[in-house]
Amino acid sequence: MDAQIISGKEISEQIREELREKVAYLKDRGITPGLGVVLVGEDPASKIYVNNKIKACEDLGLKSKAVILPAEVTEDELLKKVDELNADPEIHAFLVQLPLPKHIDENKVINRIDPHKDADAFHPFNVGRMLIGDPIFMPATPHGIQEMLVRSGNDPAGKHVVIIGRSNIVGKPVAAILMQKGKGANATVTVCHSRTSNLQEIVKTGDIVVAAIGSPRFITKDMIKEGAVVIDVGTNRVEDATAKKGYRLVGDVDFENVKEVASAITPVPGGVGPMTIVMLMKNAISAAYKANNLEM
Ligand SMILES: Nc1nc(=O)c2c([nH]1)NC[C@@H]1CN(c3ccc(C(=O)N[C@@H](CCC(=O)O)C(=O)O)cc3)C=[N+]21
Ligand SMILES: [Mg+2]
Repeated sequence: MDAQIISGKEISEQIREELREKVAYLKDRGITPGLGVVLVGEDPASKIYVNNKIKACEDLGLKSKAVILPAEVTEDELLKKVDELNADPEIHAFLVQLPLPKHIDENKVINRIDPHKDADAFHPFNVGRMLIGDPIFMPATPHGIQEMLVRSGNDPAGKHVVIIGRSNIVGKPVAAILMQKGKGANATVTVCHSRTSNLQEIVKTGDIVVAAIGSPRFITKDMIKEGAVVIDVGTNRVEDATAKKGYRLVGDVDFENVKEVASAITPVPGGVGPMTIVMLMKNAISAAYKANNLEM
């Protein structure tokens, strides 16, 4: 039997409806939550993501501020923009889209963001708060994955979650969040990566598999245990002459074949991507609540 398709599009729309009430509550008090988005350079994928974030702000009635800088911008100039956003009372939270050009030190930029305005929760202060289970903000993609699991009836409690990928923005925080004591967590977590021996065998023991490798269709049917839940974090653009834009978006999972053995699976597009956007909106709204000493 084919797997349940976990629609990030539908679940994210449900969360958007919940967030509308949170925004209305603020607007009744004369507060408009504001999100800043800094984009450096012309990477076409980054532009799409940034546009999706701005559109989501418009849809929810948030003020958005896009700061677009040329690829040649100096690190000092970028840090100055970060300082300006830190000081801007209308911007409750903001992010600097990654990756940044090579001549800019990403860690230096992330460290400059006011942790209370850190929409991505990438600042070491927020990474630490998340790790000890006392977060101010949750990182959007990992938090979106947790919401998808819970809201689709696939609670990770007691399950073996196998994560492939150890990045600071997906693999590591997904592991931290799902192993946490508490609702929507309590999983047993294994993290695999490019240096893992017997990767195939380990993945096959996963009740829940989170693929965050960055390699198109890396996870194949033979690697997945019958009945496993598969979360695909990949957004790989592959050339496709028959597609309108000349490329197609494919995940890290061989979706068409894996769905024959999985009990549930997320699609790409329409899976983790829209969840990332909506959890980011949640962070911006929650920042506006906190800045005004209100309980969300
Ligand atoms: N500071 C920072 N924060 C991020 O949150 C961040 C980042 N840098 N760098 C890149 C990754 C990637 N990411 C995505 C956001 C939305 C979609 C998304 O909307 N995807 C749609 C389709 C988009 C398309 O058509 O290309 C979907 O999957 O349905 C995907 C990926 C955020 N990231
Ligand atoms: Mg990785």
